[in-house]
Amino acid sequence: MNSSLMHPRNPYRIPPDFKELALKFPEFRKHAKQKLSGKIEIDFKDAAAVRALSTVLLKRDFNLQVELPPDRLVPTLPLRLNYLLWVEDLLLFAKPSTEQIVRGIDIGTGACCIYPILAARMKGWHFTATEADETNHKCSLETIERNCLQTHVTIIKVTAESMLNGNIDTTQLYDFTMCNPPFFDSDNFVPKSRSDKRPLPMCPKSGGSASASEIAVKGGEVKFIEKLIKESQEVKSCVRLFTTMVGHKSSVAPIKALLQEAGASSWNETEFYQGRTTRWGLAWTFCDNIALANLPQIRPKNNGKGPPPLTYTVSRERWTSKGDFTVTSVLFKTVELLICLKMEFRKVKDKKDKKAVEFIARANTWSNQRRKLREGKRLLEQGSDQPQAKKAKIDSDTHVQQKERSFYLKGLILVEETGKDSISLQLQWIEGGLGRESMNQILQYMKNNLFEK
Ligand SMILES: C[S@@+](CC[C@H](N)C(=O)[O-])C[C@H]1O[C@@H](n2cnc3c(N)ncnc32)[C@H](O)[C@@H]1O
Repeated sequence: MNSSLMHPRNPYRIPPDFKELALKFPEFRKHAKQKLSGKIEIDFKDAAAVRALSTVLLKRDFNLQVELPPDRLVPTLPLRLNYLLWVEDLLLFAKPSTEQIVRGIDIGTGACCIYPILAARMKGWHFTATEADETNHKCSLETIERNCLQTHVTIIKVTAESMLNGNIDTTQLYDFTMCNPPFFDSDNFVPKSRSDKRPLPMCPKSGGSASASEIAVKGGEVKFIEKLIKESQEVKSCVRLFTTMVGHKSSVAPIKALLQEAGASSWNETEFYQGRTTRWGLAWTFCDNIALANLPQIRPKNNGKGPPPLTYTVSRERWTSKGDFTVTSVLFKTVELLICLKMEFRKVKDKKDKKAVEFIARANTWSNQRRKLREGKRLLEQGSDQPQAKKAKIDSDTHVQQKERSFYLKGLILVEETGKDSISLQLQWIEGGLGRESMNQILQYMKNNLFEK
């Protein structure tokens, strides 16, 4: 799974640690299996396991309580976030409307109105969400109540024949619409199994438990989106941007032709990568002052691989005076140094010979770092007799996402045993700051201080 191709702000670029989830959540533990290598995995073809994963991640990372019905599509979070973050990029590019509140429309919101709840929690956006399926409508209403999001999200029951027309308040100005349409053509789609263990054919990545009407429609996604484009023309005066996800690459060209025909003033396309699944995103507008074609592609550079990490090798010989030569002690010292720089942490890997933490800097604290280091050390030493490193709360439960809106730099530190007498320290840039240059500065700071008492 190549998670580095995800949107740069997608928190699941660093995959969740299944062992940690299994230890913390019994409802997830029952689906976790240990491989011979010791690695904890789940069966992604088992809808119940995928459902448990989405549910616990929503709880742990977004403080969202969700109950997904067994016979409905399971929303996987990496893809949903890739789409939402792209919409956010579009809004930044298109400049916000004069209104203070961001207002979106989600067409076909599904069983837990996944886009509205994530966007309301993460960004404070307001949503009108439509749903044609009775069960999904009811479950989405319950989700909103359970999470007290009534001020931000309104769910409305609509007919499967309508897209926008008649469903939205046309006296209101909306910033965008979203839609994850049924991808398949119902004429060529015969669901064979609805059991949790035997996923539907042709749709293994849906988590396998979707109802036919959620994922298939007459004429397939191109027909569905054609209707959406037609109706977008009719409400163009009250919506600035229209967007949709597309499930098949072959649908992108015919849909773009339809946009041209409909007189859209500009449009843009992107790809959403998550694991082994690729989806596409299309955005269009009828506003002449938004040139979507000029939107820069916000994708990880270097074919998604990002810049290579910076590596520094710590030798047993140099470490002698510092006690145990273990991955744990090198990581603790590293974290202690980063605490002096007022960084925040999230543990992402925790094996005996390999440990990693993601760090977030809210500001550039490493320029003039010699002076700051002295101050930081003094602060750390005040009022506690615990070893400094133990105070480093490498807390995997930190709701990093909730604070994510204002950060200066994000990176990853990987500490790994590379031989009997060597441990490597790798610094990977994720986002922000001066890119690799910031990582260079931080590594230099570590080299200067790692061996100090
Ligand atoms: C592929 S599912 C997407 C669900 C959810 N948005 C997600 O991403 O997980 C499509 C949803 O659209 C609903 N739907 C189909 N036609 C619709 C229409 N015309 N208006 C509103 N909802 C519709 C289906 O019932 C289904 O819940």
